Amino acid sequence: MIAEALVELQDVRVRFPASYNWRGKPTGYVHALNGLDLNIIRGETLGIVGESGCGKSTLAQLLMGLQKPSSGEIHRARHDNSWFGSGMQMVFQDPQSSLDPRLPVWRIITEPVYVQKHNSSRERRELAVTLAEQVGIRKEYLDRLPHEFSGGQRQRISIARALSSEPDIIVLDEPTSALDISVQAQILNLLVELQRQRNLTYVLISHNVSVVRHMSDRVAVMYLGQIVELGAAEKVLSEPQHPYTRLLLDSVPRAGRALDEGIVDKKGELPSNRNLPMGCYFRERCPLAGDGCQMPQELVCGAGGVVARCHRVMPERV
Ligand SMILES: Nc1ncnc2c1ncn2[C@@H]1O[C@H](COP(=O)(O)OP(=O)(O)OP(=O)(O)O)[C@@H](O)[C@H]1O
Repeated sequence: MIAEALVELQDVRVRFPASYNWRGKPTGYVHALNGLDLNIIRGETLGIVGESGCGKSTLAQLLMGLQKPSSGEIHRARHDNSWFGSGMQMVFQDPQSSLDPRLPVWRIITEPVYVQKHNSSRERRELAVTLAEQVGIRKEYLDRLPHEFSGGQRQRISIARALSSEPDIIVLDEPTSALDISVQAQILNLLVELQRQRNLTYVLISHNVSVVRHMSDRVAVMYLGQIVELGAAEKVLSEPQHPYTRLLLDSVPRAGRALDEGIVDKKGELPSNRNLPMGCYFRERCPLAGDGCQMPQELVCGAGGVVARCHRVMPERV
């Protein structure tokens, strides 16, 4: 395992039963992740992009310990695969539905740490006050219920809750897409500032190129449950190596537009993940498809240390 890697995934596959015979035995599967190799490095923000259905949420659940791999290996710096011991927390897209509406905010913020340590109410309150200050929620508001806050404030509460158990990694699942444009930047800046202060590690799932560019150190591009390109964010987003990444970025005519909005118009739907394509998974939609694409593709290291799953990538000379 690489020294500073907090999590390392090796050839991880996840499939879900999709049809059953009369005895209740699965006869077909949805192949959500299909051989994922990935490590997450302490202190980085790793952006995950790809079309709807490519497996981003399944990857998030796997990291959180909420989903088991069907095959492959996950190595963690913390040797506990349960969700509360895995050193992971998550900030969800919609703070409205991810906060318990019946609990006062101080209880919500300290819930993860209470589950782990069963600390007293006084200790929980003290921790809630500290965390609320760090995310910009006034301590006088800690007895209020979630519906008494605005969307941006609720997302601040979600972030405080994620911080409470001092996780190794926080998975940010579209953390600003449900918020007004005016507060999106404030939440992103808060996340950046907290990361700087606490050396946090983020896995950022987003359809928004500007958000990914603003936040990420590395970007992983997913297609049909595989990583097709991975490398430094500025390289992947400005000089993409894989034809799929190029198509994704080309279909974003202006900043702020969702990454995959245009690609379906141009190239049709993602192929079915019930019957995975032979050879390169992207072949049917690839403008450069030709000889050599009938074979399954390996990740090749190209310019600037970016790896891409395409035989056309020119290997980097050392
Ligand atoms: N519990 C499940 N049972 C059956 N199929 C599932 C399950 N969870 C996910 N899938 C399927 O696995 C594939 C990957 O889904 P996933 O939610 O990980 O994609 P995604 O990239 O997060 O999509 P989105 O951006 O729309 O959230 C999809 O085809 C989805 O229908």
